[in-house]
Amino acid sequence: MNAGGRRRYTSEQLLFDVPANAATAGGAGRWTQRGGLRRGDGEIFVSVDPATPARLRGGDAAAGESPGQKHQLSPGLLDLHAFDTELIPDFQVQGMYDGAEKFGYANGEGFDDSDMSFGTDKKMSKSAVFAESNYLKAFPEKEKAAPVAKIKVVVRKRPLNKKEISKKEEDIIDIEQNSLTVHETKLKVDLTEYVEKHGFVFDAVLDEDVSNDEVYRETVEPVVPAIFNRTKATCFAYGQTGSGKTYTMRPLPLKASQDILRLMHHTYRNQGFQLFFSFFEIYGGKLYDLLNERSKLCMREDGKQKVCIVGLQEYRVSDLETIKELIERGNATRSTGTTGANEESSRSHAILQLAIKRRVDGNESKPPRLAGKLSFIDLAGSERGADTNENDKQTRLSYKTFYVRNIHYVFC
Ligand SMILES: Nc1ncnc2c1ncn2[C@@H]1O[C@H](COP(=O)(O)OP(=O)(O)OP(=O)(O)O)[C@@H](O)[C@H]1O
Repeated sequence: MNAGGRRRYTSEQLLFDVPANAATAGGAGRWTQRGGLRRGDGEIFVSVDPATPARLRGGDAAAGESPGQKHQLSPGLLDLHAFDTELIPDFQVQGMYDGAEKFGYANGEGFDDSDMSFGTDKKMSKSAVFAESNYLKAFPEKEKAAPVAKIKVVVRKRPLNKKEISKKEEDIIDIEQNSLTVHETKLKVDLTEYVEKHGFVFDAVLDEDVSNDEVYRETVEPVVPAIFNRTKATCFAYGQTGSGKTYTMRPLPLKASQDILRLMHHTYRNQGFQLFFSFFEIYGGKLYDLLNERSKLCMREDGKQKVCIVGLQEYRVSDLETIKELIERGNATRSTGTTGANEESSRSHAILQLAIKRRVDGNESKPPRLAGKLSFIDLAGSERGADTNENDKQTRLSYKTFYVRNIHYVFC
């Protein structure tokens, strides 16, 4: 880690070996405890398997890697390579505000999810609580044809919590537009203190006073229109236990659903789009359906190397109130525990999926085909040994990274 230098982690640099719109990265470099920081070495890495990180394609100069050096992602349970994922086009989103024929579904060119082994669709008919007029609210101009980056890395800083304030810990992170500076206190050999500054640049950096609405606008909102156009997008948060991942992720699916429903009922009205909802967790290496009494699921790979989640219940949804209920039900079922840094710590990885499907030629007898998908992943908290207490032992995950305690990353 270059003291005083700035490292930029942007969509440009994060074009690593993870399929479009699904990526993880995180970590922090060589922090020393001071205020909100923890002591320990660390590195920026990109990995879907936290225990076996792969570095950024951009290379780590400190580790003697060249920028072009390619890094392998180790296969893991959440190996997103295995998903058949379309790239979000860098160019203008095609088909937005165009007629249905532009999608090519009539010619059978749409996403084919026929080999995705989801469970039986369960219709949950509920009277819509949100008036049609709400859906018909015009979408902002910027959503009509906004170019969307393949990967966007956003950092959110949370305020110091009561415990940190009571211990008179200092806030050592300064934020300026899309960059942040960490002030690391070090000791010279004669034991006098000095401060080393570490600068980092991201696609966006959100300060502690930023609302969840603003987080949504910065991260998920721009990709919502693209999922109507053969795109699978993933948003997830990554960071140390207690850094605010769940706080950040929880409101996003409902906000996205609201926009999706609005698009379905307005822009794509009468075009046969349907919204499906599913929610499962990965806990201790096993999969559980959070909407079906935590029944055990199997993740399998089919002959085309596509990942199938066998037995996962998908619910067709058409109103926000139902989606809200499903989200609450899933969250309530999710495995939690207590860590030294967070009383209610997520102990599992939770994956919430909003799938857009469409009937081919309006044919009711054929199952609808996948048009696009938006996934939200709230990763389980990771902690240093020092953050682990007795309660953690059953549940803790073996992450080998170190973090600034009150910042985390959101990827979209
Ligand atoms: N931006 C924020 N503003 C105010 N409070 C926050 C913010 N972020 C997090 N918090 C609070 O900090 C605590 C820890 O947050 P949260 O549970 O989201 O962390 P986490 O990263 O998901 O932890 P874990 O990985 O252990 O599940 C919660 O009480 C939450 O309300």
